[in-house]
Amino acid sequence: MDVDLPRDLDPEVRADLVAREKAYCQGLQKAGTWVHIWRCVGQYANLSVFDVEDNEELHRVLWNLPLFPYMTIDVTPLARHPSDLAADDAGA
Ligand SMILES: O=C(O)C[C@H]1C=CC(=O)O1
Repeated sequence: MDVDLPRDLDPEVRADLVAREKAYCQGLQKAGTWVHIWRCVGQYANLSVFDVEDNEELHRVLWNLPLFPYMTIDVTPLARHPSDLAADDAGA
């Protein structure tokens, strides 16, 4: 997710958006939906991993991001790799 907030955005609007984004993100982390979030170094961007049932759920999660109107999002579907030790644990 790349974030591009307008430079002339009212500071109060910006602070409110960022606070709502953080609360939304942390709520989904607690629910187990937003599994990882990493800052891309030197960029106002993050790399995130979601655990969702299907594309519709992911779309809903992303669409409802408070910062969604200011984001460019690339989605890469991931599957468990058969050589992953965790896959052995799961008996896969
Ligand atoms: O800071 C960001 O990368 C944008 C956004 C995604 C989650 C969150 O709390 O902020």
